Amino acid sequence: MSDPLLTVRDFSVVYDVEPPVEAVKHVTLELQRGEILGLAGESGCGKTTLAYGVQRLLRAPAVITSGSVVFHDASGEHVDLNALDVEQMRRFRWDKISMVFQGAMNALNPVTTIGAQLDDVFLVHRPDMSRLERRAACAKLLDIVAVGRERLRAYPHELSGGMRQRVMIAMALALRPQLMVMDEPTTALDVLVQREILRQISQLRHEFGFSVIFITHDLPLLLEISDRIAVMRAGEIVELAPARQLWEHPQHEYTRKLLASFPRLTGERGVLVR
Ligand SMILES: Nc1ncnc2c1ncn2[C@@H]1O[C@H](COP(=O)(O)OP(=O)(O)OP(=O)(O)O)[C@@H](O)[C@H]1O
Repeated sequence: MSDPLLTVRDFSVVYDVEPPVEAVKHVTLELQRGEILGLAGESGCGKTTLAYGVQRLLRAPAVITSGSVVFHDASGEHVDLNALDVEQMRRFRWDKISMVFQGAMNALNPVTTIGAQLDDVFLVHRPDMSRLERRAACAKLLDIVAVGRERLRAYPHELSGGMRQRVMIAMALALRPQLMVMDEPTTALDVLVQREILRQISQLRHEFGFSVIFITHDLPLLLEISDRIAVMRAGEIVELAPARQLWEHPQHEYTRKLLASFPRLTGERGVLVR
């Protein structure tokens, strides 16, 4: 049954430079609640512009030239994101949508414990929580992402890259968003750690019911984690299909080309994490 979280219609973004770059062209898609949607396509095809654009995270020279983005809130309200002012959008983003950036683990403050950094998220966005409630919530978050509450007092340099990235995921989870946008979240990590983290993201979305937009160049990885995959080329979505269908019966010639460019895919397929 269809239960959309985000409806994107005829969405276009132009970088107003000379000559102008039509980075996203008339994209229409519906993201389902609890779904992991992979955005695939070669560098420069517009994945990041699309994912940032729907959250209105783009700055000049980017201009949204057409389209609408409607967020179907769990409360039953339908929010037209284009109609929100800057402050409303900022609050909305923190509460409902969170982001994990590539290399986010390096964004942790090196001189503050990870517990204190998690605590800050609640301090700023949930001012009504008591100190004890915040501490309990931070400990629970570290347990959820399998870093473990005993690391609350650890400094970032005392953790491995994979653990630091898990801490970033914990931060992104903190306010229980309905949508998580992940931009190459595991690219800097080795393959085994990557797999572990992906498996966990997949489990967590079942547990918490959030949707994920997952951006990466790594199509084999997307095939493992995504429910559906949107293949982008030159600003357009050329194919959008369930992961397995896309792999077994790619419809668009570009999808076939993209699949063929990953030798890993011609061998035995990795273990499905879904
Ligand atoms: N600030 C900018 N000014 C002008 N053009 C830009 C700007 N940012 C991005 N572009 C152009 O917009 C197009 C889409 O870029 P975008 O970063 O969205 O692609 P991408 O698929 O996410 O690429 P990558 O995987 O390399 O991050 C590209 O042609 C890029 O050169």
